Amino acid sequence: MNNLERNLGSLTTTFNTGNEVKNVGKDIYYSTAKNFGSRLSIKDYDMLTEKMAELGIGQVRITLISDEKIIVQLYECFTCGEMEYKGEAICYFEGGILAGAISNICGQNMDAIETKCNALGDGYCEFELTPKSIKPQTNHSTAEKEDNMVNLALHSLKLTKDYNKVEHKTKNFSNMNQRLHKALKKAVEINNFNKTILDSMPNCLALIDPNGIIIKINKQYNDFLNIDSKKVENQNIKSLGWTTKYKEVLITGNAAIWQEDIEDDEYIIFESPVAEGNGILRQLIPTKSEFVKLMLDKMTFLEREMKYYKNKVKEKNNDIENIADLSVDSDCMREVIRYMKKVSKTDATTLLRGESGTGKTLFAKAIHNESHRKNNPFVSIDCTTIPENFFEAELFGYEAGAYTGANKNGKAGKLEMAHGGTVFLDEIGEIPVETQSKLLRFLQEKEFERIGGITTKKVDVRIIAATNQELETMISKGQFRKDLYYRLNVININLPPLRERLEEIPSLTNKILLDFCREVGIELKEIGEEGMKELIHYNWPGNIRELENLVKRLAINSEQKMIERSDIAREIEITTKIQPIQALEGQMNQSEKQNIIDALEKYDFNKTQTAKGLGITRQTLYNKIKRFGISS
Ligand SMILES: Nc1ncnc2c1ncn2[C@@H]1O[C@H](COP(=O)(O)OP(=O)(O)OP(=O)(O)O)[C@@H](O)[C@H]1O
Repeated sequence: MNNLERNLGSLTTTFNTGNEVKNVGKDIYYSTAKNFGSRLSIKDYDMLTEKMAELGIGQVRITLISDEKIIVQLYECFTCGEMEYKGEAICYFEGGILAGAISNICGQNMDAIETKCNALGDGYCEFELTPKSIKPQTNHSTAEKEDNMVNLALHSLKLTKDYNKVEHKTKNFSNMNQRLHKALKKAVEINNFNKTILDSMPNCLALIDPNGIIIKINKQYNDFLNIDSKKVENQNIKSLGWTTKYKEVLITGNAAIWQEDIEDDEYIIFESPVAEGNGILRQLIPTKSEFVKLMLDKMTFLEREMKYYKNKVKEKNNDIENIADLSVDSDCMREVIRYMKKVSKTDATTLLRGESGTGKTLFAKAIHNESHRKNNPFVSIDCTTIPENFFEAELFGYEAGAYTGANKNGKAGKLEMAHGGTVFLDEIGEIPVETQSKLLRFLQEKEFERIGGITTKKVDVRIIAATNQELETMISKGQFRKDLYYRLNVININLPPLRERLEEIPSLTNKILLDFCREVGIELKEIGEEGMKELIHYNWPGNIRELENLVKRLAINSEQKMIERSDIAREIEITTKIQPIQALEGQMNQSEKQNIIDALEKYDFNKTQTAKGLGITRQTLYNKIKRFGISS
């Protein structure tokens, strides 16, 4: 390795370490470059300018040539041209090259001092060259010989620098690439996440774009269709022959739901707008699914609620009977009416007892209408229609935020709604034991708190309760509170079954017939003495409600004005044929009761699991437990 090659090696190392000038002894660096400069065979200042530009060392401008000094400015300096402020002049390499080259031009040894530098924030470099006492050691012959090598070396340096620049840009580019890569990775992750969510949904799901193109289907849909999803994705939904309402959904912004039979099975199809109306989510749900079961449970609940409010509206619209309007035509009922009239003048809690259909609801309204409360509400609560968990809220109301799903403003209960009036608790035996305590406190103190509330409310309400159950038996089984029973039983009115007041049948029948024919707008029908005899011979297990139904059927079915005894006999026969069915129903009830007991034992009396095992809701299970008097 000759000297030149060694020098080249040291320079290359310098540049390969990223212009870290401080890593090289400044003097060595300067003198090496001066050696180079002297070997460039530069003869005059024009050639100097040309060569420096050609080699990429910088654009030279000579600003002063005098005997004492030469001042050279260097723009786009190789070392510091793209450097930011460093606080010191660092272009020893350029200074050295210039010193070597200008020493040759002047024929005397010159040295360069850098007076301005980009690294000092000057915007260009400036070198002051002054003669040195010792003559430079030049060996022109060697220099000329190695001239090409020097040029080549400097070209290599330039290339190295250019390469570094490109590499820098490439680095930037690769950083950008990395960022892009990361973003893509994230997008893939999000996509996978969305896919996982879609796939983990129990229903068949498809995403459809506003042009009806299926963008994606989830695994369930894929399995359901049993074909490769690629055959469906990117296809127009209609071209696949699927019924869809996506256009309608997009236009209205409302979800569409309908039922469809697909290969002998029933499905619910639910299409709803997603992504601010930029797409549609289509769901295919088998009607036998758990989801639909839950919906149906909810619907049953809503139906009950609807029935309750319908009854309320009906109550409001009906001409409410006064005691005087009641049709009674028996000594026992006349006695009841006399007592009721007295009772209606008081605020005493009243318990109406009697078989189903004996007129308990009708009499409760009559008591209210006869009382000083008649211009205030009569609020009727059919305790058989209220789900167990809702009783307390229904009666006493709840405050805002009392429980999840509750009205956010809270809600007044029926007791508050009935302030000044009467609350009729039909089938009081159905009230859950926990609610019984709160009702008892209300009966004793006339005050209560809403669920989640701290303010005690006082309302002026009269309670009339009714039951066809043996409350005494329920008490002995721990299903009904004894103290509540005594509180309710302040006044006890017993409505005898129709079979114990058969003498009332003619007047009741005529009233029902007259009212019904008028109501439905048909010719007024009559039942003669013979017909009445037929009615009196029957024992009426369904009481007045059964009589009412039978009379209405006769009025519709009978073609003549006079309803014949034979017509009645036939109708009763049909009714009595139902009796064995009722007996059978009893047997069925017995086996159902046994089933429930077995299931409860199997699931260790865990209601949730028992209900699941039986395929019924917890509420239904609770109702059945109560109905069959199963102790659990
Ligand atoms: N004295 C009466 N005169 C006319 N209709 C009556 C009389 N008593 C009862 N009814 C009618 O019989 C039907 C059943 O009456 P109501 O609903 O009051 O019985 P209930 O004992 O409350 O029955 P349930 O225990 O099943 O609720 C009603 O349509 C009612 O109008």
